[in-house]
Amino acid sequence: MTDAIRVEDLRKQYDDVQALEGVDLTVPEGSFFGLLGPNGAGKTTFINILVGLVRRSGGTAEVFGHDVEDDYRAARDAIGLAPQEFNVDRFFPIHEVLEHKAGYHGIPRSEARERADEVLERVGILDKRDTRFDWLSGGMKRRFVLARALITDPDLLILDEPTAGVDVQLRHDLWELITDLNESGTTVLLTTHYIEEAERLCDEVAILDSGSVVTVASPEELMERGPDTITVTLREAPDALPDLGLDDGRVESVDLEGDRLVVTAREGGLVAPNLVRALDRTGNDIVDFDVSRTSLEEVFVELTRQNESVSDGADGGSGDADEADTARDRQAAVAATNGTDSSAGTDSDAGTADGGAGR
Ligand SMILES: Nc1ncnc2c1ncn2[C@@H]1O[C@H](COP(=O)(O)OP(=O)(O)OP(=O)(O)O)[C@@H](O)[C@H]1O
Repeated sequence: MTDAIRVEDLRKQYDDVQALEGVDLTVPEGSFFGLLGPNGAGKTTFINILVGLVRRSGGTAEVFGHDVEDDYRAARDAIGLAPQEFNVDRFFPIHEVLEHKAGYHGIPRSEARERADEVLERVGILDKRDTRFDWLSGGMKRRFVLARALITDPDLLILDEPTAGVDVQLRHDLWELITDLNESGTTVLLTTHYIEEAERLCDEVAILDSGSVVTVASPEELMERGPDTITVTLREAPDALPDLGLDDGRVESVDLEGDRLVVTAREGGLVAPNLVRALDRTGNDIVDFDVSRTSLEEVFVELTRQNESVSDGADGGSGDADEADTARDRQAAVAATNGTDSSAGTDSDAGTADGGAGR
């Protein structure tokens, strides 16, 4: 089976900012893959290299076996991108925006019209087909960019923070829709700052920090790496910490706070029975007992904490120049996602929609 994404030693340097520092990553076909990382970690740069908006400085990047620069057209045709920022032609009815996009990918006009209605129905805004993008509500705009990503029936759907700023109901609707797509075979690459979203949806996540992959694992495996917290409430507060004899290598700390005993341990569920026996042996009656698992969020914070200062430095490094370059890349993104030529007046790193990655 061909991998949906295969990236080796991928590097990207923007002037003095090293946005990607040799990333190796494989996303298997059919998976629901999360790309997590703090602000400035390099997630959008990674995505923009895949879709041809940013030119890599080194390494290789392939989508379904097609090099994203040398075989740009085939790679891009396999991808549906729902970008973080709205970059839509505001003045046309939304069905026309979709038909235009389909036409750009070589879909004949009559089929494009049918597909436009199909995807609008799928995301639940078919009744808005003749409305301008500007006149949609915020939630409808999110639905629309997903419809636009789906118009080419992509094998790889890339969602850059698809649920940023949407209400709970819409978030659940989008989750359902994306899960259905994945179950019917579409590979999904999702970036999100909602860790709960990754935990719920993804079968594997990569944590990116300061341009490097810190780890790749399932959310379950990641949570198993963090310690659990066992909190026991005792009938009477002991004068001192009882000698529990918990010399188990999994126990990390034992603290007594009045009548509450707090134990942190890896695999807390396995340590718990020993703890109960030890408390019984030392004559301490238990009135309440709770084992709580480390959340994925805590593991994420722990894994990315070490690099905090580095990533702050990279982010703030070149100040206004970065802002200007990012604005130019975003302008290129507007053009490329709309299917228009973006080569004029854009960052030299930004690729053109139909000409492949910029040279
Ligand atoms: N066009 C550009 N010119 C110069 N520097 C850039 C450009 N685009 C991104 N950067 C820098 O590259 C680094 C990675 O940025 P990127 O946008 O890829 O991160 P991110 O993980 O997507 O962040 P966020 O979660 O905030 O969207 C940052 O330090 C950023 O300032």
